[in-house]
Amino acid sequence: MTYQVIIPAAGQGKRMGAGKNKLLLELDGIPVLVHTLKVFEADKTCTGIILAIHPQDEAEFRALIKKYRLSKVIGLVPGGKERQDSIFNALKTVRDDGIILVHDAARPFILRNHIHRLTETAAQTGAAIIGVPAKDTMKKVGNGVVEATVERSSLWAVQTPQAFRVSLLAAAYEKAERDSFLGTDDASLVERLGHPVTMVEGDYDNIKLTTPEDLFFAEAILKKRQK
Ligand SMILES: Nc1ccn([C@@H]2O[C@H](COP(=O)(O)OP(=O)(O)OP(=O)(O)O)[C@@H](O)[C@H]2O)c(=O)n1
Ligand SMILES: C[C@](O)(CO)[C@H](O)COP(=O)(O)O
Repeated sequence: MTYQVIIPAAGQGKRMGAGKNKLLLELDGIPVLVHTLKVFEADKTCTGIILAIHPQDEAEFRALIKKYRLSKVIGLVPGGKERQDSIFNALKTVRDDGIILVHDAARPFILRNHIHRLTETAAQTGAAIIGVPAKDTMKKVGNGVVEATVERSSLWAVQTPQAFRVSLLAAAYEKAERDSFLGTDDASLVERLGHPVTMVEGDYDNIKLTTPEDLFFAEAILKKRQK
């Protein structure tokens, strides 16, 4: 199943605190952004990458695309204030009604076989996301006090990519804009249309580089994969 992918890369990396976009930090001598783009560049079923970027990063990102010969990057669009705004800007440039993936540039460890399971599922159901079952005991807390122990067996930690039929995701984004709804992932917008979203089990290595300690985990994952 072929697909296009939107990669939001227009964040500031405030929680990483690197003084620049965290996607320019290097893992094994290669910027995080390039690690992520290379996964899709190498995937024969990926037909195009649309990158949402912050204007201040444009020159550096364009230079990386050239240096690493990332020929599948077919569009660079300006990012917005929130992740959701960046993705909406990119989505507006997609013309055909095939399968579209949304994948955080800050998740460089996505595996190709998981992408394929996701796109196959989305082709059948319209919407599929990747995630992993919660490992810890989960509690609901209010004002620092435990209100309830939440049944863990039904809880999953959600990652990207998330895959959708283009027309479905476009309808979800348009409704979110009309309702001024801001979600923390793309599926939450589709859920608001009442469309079922299928969960595909991924793996715990597909971390998002968010805070400085994630860089240590990332080095460890890279080493494990190089063995
Ligand atoms: N306005 C924004 C905000 C985020 N992102 C992207 O969305 C992904 C997930 O966001 P997150 O990890 O929160 O990244 P940042 O926004 O950069 O981090 P922070 O919230 O710490 O500033 C990242 O690839 C980031 O570049 C984006 O394209 N546009
Ligand atoms: C979409 C996401 O990757 C799901 O885990 C994540 O929610 C995006 O960024 P956040 O700012 O850390 O919520």
